[in-house]
Amino acid sequence: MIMEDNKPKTNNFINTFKFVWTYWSGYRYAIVVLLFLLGIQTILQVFIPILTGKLVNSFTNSTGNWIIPAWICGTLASIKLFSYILRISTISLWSNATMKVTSKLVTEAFNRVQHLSTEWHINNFAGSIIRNINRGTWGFDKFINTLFMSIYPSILTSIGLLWILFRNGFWIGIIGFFGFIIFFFVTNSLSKNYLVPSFEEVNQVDTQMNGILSDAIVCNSLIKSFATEDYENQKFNQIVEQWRDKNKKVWWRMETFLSAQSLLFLMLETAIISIAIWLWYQGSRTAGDVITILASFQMAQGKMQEISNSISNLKKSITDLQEIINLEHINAKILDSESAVTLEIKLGKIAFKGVTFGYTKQKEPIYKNFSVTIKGGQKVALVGHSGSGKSTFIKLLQRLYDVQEGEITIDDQNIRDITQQSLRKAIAVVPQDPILFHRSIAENIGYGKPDATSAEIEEAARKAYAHDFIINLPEGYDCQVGERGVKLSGGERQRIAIARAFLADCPILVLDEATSSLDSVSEALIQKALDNLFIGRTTVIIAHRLSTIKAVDRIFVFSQGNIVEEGNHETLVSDLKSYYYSLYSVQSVVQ
Ligand SMILES: Nc1ncnc2c1ncn2[C@@H]1O[C@H](COP(=O)(O)OP(=O)(O)OP(=O)(O)O)[C@@H](O)[C@H]1O
Repeated sequence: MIMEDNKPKTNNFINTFKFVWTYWSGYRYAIVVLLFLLGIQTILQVFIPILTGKLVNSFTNSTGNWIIPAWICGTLASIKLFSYILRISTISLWSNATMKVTSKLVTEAFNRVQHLSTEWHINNFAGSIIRNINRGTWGFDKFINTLFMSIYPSILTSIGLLWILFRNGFWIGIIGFFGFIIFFFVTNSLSKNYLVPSFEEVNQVDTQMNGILSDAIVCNSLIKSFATEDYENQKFNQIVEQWRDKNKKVWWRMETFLSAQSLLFLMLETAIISIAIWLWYQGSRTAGDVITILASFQMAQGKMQEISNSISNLKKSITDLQEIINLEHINAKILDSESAVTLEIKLGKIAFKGVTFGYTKQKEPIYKNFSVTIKGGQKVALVGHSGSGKSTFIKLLQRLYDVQEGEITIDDQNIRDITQQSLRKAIAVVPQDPILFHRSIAENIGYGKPDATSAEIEEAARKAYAHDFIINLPEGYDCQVGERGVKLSGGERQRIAIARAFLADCPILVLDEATSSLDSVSEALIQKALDNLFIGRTTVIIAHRLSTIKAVDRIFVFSQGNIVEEGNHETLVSDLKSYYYSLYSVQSVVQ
């Protein structure tokens, strides 16, 4: 069953917290210890303005007595030192847990992306996917750090400081309290309605920009061959301009936001200082009390600023996390049924029974009520003009897409009822343009059999006539092949893929123009090796060059998703009116 649900979900704080908590819930104890340590630091901090006020009073009240000021200074220094030690312990505990949790997030996102459908991968830029995962990882880190390491201690400290303000005068406390409430309200609503939309716009353009960037880098050889560097630069510049404009908007909005905050603080500060000075003038407060009020307010102002910045960071991290959370909701997966079992192959018989299939957004299905049976061990070829549905046949057989009607069976087992892993492990595919990992040649050949020994890898390479070219490479089997195998020629890549298929030793073999990049001498040699490989396996060959399939048992001629002709080479070519004959004669003339 393929389920597509790509509607982006809007992420608010609750959704994001729930998501983040699924990763953090295993670290409850670490969080409790962290909150406790931060609590102690906070309480210690609240004493600083009180002690500062007492210090001033000790200077003004007792002349010549140095013991009290020295005690207060010593206590202040000890508080700061102890807070510092606590902070170091907290950070080391926290960073340890954060790294573990973040690694889990990245690993799971990677795993999820790998299991999303072929269709989803086709419809998304690789660069954009990578960017979204990276951004989500930063957002994840930022979200939890902001919440626990910044907002929590700042709120605790602010409460403590408000308490000091109240102790020093009811009206001072009231102004501080309501001032901070107004400050939060304004900050939050500005942040939500003014900053966040611009963060989202930047992220959207940023994702697009990375998609275009990676597309251009991957297709660099194409750009070079058409000398279209300027065109690509222009295209990229357009998106960079959008990105710049959006970032400028964010910068401008941030500035306005900060200015609004500063203005509010200025008004609050003026009110509180005025009351404090008035109380001192009335003689109801000492100079030390005024200093305590001012220091508490200054400190509280710093904390408020921190909370407000943290709220913006929190909103930004919620935006950054959006795509990685959405990844969880995208059900673009072909799922194993709950009762799926391992495929058991005895003969390797393949049957398409009344299959109807069309790609998403295709007006007409390619296959309509399509049926065909390939006997176990048979060697068949699919031919037909481009776009007639040959590769789709293979994709359906591998269950990269689910059929809309009908069923596909292997040895009478519906492929929907067996595990995808066992299905795909039973089919070795040698594609026309094999994809290799940027790893060593040995690793690439051994990919089909992870526990293969060096001797087995070499034997497979020999069978695929790849050994000779491999040992001539600078590092032989250890040679790195470059991204997607770019350091090898097309023919060399094909031979590596054939060696991989030899090693995988699957009961079903699919060759998609697997020798098209080889010269005729290599092709003739490999053909012999392939003939050995075919023995005892059901083999499906997609071929454009009909000369390569003369020896197959059956040939299916495809046209618009239908098999319009069927037979072996001799019978098909003997019918002078057949489509196959026309294809064959055109190719014979050309050759
Ligand atoms: N992922 C896809 N999404 C939408 N349409 C697709 C997709 N893949 C293939 N098609 C369309 O389906 C039709 C059959 O494609 P298919 O690749 O099976 O043809 P083919 O016979 O293998 O062609 P060729 O010989 O050129 O490889 C084509 O019209 C193609 O454009």
